[in-house]
Amino acid sequence: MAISIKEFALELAMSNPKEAIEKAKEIGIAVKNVSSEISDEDAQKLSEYILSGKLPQNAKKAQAPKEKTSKPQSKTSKTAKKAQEDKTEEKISKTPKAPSTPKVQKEVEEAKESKTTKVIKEATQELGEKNNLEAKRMGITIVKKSKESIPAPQIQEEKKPLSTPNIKDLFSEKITQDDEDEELRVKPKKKEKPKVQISHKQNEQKMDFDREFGSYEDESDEIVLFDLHEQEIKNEDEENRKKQALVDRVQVQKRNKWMNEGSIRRDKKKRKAPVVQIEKKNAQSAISIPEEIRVYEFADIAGRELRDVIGALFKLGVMVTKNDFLDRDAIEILAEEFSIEISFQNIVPEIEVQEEEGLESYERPPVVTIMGHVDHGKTSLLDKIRNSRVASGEAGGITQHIGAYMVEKNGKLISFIDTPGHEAFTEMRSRGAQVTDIAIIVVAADDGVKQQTIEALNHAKAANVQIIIAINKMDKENANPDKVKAECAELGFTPSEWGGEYDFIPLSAKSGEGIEDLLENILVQAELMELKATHSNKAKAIVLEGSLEKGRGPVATVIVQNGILRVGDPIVADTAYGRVRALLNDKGEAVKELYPSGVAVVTGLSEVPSAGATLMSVENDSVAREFAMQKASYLRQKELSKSTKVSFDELSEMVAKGQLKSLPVIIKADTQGSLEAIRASLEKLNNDEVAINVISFGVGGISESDITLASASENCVILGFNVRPTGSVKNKAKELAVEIKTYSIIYALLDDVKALISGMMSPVFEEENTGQAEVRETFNIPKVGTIAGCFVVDGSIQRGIKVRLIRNGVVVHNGSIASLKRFKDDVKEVAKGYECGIMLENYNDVRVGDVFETYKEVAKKQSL
Ligand SMILES: Nc1nc2c(ncn2[C@@H]2O[C@H](COP(=O)(O)OP(=O)(O)OP(=O)(O)O)[C@@H](O)[C@H]2O)c(=O)[nH]1
Repeated sequence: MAISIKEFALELAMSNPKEAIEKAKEIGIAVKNVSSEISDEDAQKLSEYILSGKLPQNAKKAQAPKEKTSKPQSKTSKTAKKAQEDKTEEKISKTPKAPSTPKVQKEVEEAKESKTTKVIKEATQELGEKNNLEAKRMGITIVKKSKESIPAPQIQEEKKPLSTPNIKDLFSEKITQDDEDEELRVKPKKKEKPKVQISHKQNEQKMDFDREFGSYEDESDEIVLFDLHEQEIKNEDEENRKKQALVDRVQVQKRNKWMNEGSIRRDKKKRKAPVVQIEKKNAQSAISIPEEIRVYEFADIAGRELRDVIGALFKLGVMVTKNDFLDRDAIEILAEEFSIEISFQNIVPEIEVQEEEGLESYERPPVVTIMGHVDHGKTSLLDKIRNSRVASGEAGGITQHIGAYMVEKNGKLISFIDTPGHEAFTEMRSRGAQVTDIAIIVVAADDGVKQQTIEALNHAKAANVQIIIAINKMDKENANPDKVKAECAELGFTPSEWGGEYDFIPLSAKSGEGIEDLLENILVQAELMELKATHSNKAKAIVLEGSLEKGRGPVATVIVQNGILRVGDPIVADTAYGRVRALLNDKGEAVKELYPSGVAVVTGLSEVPSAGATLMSVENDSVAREFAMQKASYLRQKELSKSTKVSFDELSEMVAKGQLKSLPVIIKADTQGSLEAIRASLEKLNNDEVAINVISFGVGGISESDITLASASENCVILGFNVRPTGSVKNKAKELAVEIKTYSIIYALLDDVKALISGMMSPVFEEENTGQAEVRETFNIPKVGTIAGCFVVDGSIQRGIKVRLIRNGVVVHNGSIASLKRFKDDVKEVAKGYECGIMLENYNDVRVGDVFETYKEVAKKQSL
């Protein structure tokens, strides 16, 4: 069989068949052109020569032009040597590293020539098994890129002739013929074997990435790499682009109006809202606040940072938390600190009942309060008015005292609040309950304006009520109304006859003179004031007094401010709620309804409301109960917050007291009465050494919050009177190691507390006599001192013990025993009836007849 050079070159994967011609000529095979055929034998020789670079022994060195062959020779020189070594030591088929080099080299050359940037070649065209294996190992060859890129068709052109023989076919027959020389056996097969079409599967097989790269190490100019780098870069770029696109999209979405309705906008709003608020509120220099306000509420209203408010108070020695309530002092301090003008709102914020609109207003009677200095005749005046007006018209006279009453004058009613003294008046006002329309300031004509007169005038003025000055005790000889007028005028309360705006009514509570004038004046003033109220079904009244009466339960004297209060109405006043069971007027009569400015005693409440509380009639019982519960929890919280508040002053006081020990207690009792009794008794137990600090108290069972509070205060004890902790509370107390003591007898409670604080008091050191010894003899030993020969007459004498030296019943020395001996032996103790030698410490004036009295100091606990 013969094979053409062209076919041979193809088989050998030689891109240029002319090279095969040259090679053939070099070994003496005569070939003219690519179509020239060579025998199998020659083909074998030629391929061996081309692949190994070794001339066959019988080959004649052809006269090849030097120029043409020099290059390939030099290029292959290195690999040729290697191939020789390989051949001698190993089978080429096993180590086809060397033969691969020329091929790759050529490809590189070609790639360079064609200025390709990247050439991917599949080593598919093989002459035999060896080359096939080589191709398998080569896989994809990526030549290091240059700047220019190879045109796509070129790659195809190069690829086209490269066909991959089927490995199976290549090995099927020849391998079995001779195991020793695979190389030789493969070649004949090549000729027989037609080119095998590249199959996808075969391609995959050749993509062998486990190839060895070591053989390329020393061929730096022929670097063959898997140039995946560009792809990676591309991927990274791609990823970055994608990421950027995503970011852009998110940004766009954020700006998107539609998206603003989503969570992004809420989030944004949340963050920005307080800033806007603060900026807006910072401008506020005057605020109106309720008297009961928490720290954070104040900060919010004042537009100040919470930390600034807490910090301002801290600097002034008051430690508060944000939930603590601020007292008036603290509020005033803060007002000054932040230069804010503060006005206090009327507060009864818990009960906000919508008033019916469009209701007609009706004239209502004036409500009068009488104030004045002590002994100027307030009570006498009130009594006189009541007696004269009520007794005169009613059989049976005054039935009862209910704290307020109504009198009739010229067919019109006047309500008097029978709580004389400005204290009650101010107490009401401090609770935001302004019930008074007219204040009568009583000034004794014989005494003139006094301290409480001035206070009363100021309070009345501050309350913006109409003021009438009653000059009382006009029946007295030394009555000097002008002096009263002059003194009042000096204070700015100028009488109307002097050009001022205040009416001065001279009268006598004793004789009754002038009282009619006063009543008439009240009516005139009321008319001028145009006092009106609606007759709404939702009444609003103010509690003037509250008490617990036998057989009637909690009762409250109320004065209606607006609306009509009727029997059966569901009502609520602070934490008290219920239904109006009965309305009793100042004459003791049961009435069915109470109009504005009307006064009556209300029964039916669940508990006694406090003075100044607002009593409201509401839609139904459940609303009433709900309001009461809300108020109760509010008060509980307030009390708790107040109790946890500690001021620096208090702390420094404790420090100043040095040895002072404090017993923090929480008192819980079943009733207000017992609670107050216990508190008062405990306060009396306070002394210089131990302070009982009631940190919290209240009516009702011991709660978990009581336990928490107690655990937060060192050594705190919870004292319960007629209350018992429930299971969970008990468990919590156990858990937090809080001591709960419960009692059903107040004295038992007090005794226990006494015992407790007795233990806390500094012990008292008392002397306890331990023995007596009479001096029978004395011995003066030079340089040692006087030794007294004694006889123990009582107890025993110990060495080192304290001793008094008594001479003729008088203590002449106080010291201690330095030496105690029995017959020259030092002993620790000598008992009664024995003799001993005693030497005192630093004292030698001991005489016969003196008595040693030994004693020791014993610490004893103090008790109250
Ligand atoms: N002569 C005379 N004595 C009067 C008159 N009004 C009151 N008194 C007497 O003055 C004293 C004090 O009268 P009160 O009515 O208790 O005076 P008050 O202002 O209510 O006194 P306090 O309740 O203590 O603040 C009593 O002894 C009265 O008898 C009066 O018009 N003339």
